[in-house]
Amino acid sequence: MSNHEAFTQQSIHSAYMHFERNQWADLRDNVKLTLSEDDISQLQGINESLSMEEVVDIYLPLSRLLNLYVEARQYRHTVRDTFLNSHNDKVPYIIGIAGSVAVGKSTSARILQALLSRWPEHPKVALVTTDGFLRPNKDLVARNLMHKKGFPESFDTKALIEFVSAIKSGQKEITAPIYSHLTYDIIPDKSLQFEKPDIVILEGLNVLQTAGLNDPEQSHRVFVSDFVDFSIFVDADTDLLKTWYIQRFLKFREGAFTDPNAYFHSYSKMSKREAIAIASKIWDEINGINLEENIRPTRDRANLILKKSINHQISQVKLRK
Ligand SMILES: Nc1ncnc2c1ncn2[C@@H]1O[C@H](COP(=O)(O)OP(=O)(O)O)[C@@H](O)[C@H]1O
Ligand SMILES: CC(C)(COP(=O)(O)O)[C@@H](O)C(=O)NCCC(=O)O
Repeated sequence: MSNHEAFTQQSIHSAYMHFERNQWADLRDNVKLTLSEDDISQLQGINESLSMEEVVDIYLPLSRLLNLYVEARQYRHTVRDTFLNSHNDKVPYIIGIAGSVAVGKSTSARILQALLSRWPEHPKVALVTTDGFLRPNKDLVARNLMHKKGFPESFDTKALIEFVSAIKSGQKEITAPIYSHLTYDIIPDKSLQFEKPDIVILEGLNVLQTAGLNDPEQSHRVFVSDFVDFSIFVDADTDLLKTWYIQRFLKFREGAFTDPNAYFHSYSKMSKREAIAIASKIWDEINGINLEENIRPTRDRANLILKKSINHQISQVKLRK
């Protein structure tokens, strides 16, 4: 069945076009879409478990689609400038990536950063994670929110909105705070800086959220997503997400064995079985609840949904019509 036939057979009532993995992979029909040895080693450096088949089948077509969207946006600006008879600097195109804790947002974001920066039309691709806008642990403690890290109220959403708004207003030098999974806190006295990127990839749990409206401090009339040009939600079934969370927890724990400053150092002193029990409890009491209450409800606002199955393989792609 051709891709065109596949679309026309789909429900006209759905807001999305659905692609099975092989249908999506077929959309990579462009000569530019090959990987050099350098690309492969760069991508393998992102994540040793990442398969190149995944990059070729899923992320290359996705980078082609995003390139077309960015070009279309750049063209629209040229049209506006022609009308105004003026020249205005390009503002960065913002791609948002949302999804559960441990679904692979930051891995997907880094793959897209590597692939999108190969296109001559937009070589400067910056990557920002919204974790940097979590309140520092001392503020979370003061607000009794340490058990709510990742929930809407644990972020300084006002600062995040000001940040994306500054990017879109064409501000030249941009800075953002940085979160460390190693210290489990915002890194003091350090910030991410970038200058006039062509694309900003903004990755985080809360990219599509309009929540937090019950909290007067968080009641905004504008949302982060108002500044996002194209949004992607990475999804997977909850049992897989829990497994990936526990696996990542064990990886952080292994990395912390020799580093007494690592937040996970105390977990390295207990048995693997105890560590699994703790990770499972953190998932059930924090991240799993956050997923159901605040993250998955934002899925259907995304322009594109990537559904993962076992081993992080993307099995289905949905693109908003
Ligand atoms: N495409 C992938 N292939 C293999 N492993 C992956 C892939 N994406 C993520 N992972 C693994 O899943 C875990 C969570 O990924 P991560 O990118 O840290 O998620 P998030 O940023 O959504 O919390 C990590 O252990 C990471 O190595
Ligand atoms: C920092 C986070 C909120 C965001 O996670 P990410 O999606 O970036 O992996 C999360 O990793 C987290 O620390 N959640 C709180 C509970 C816990 O896992 O310790």
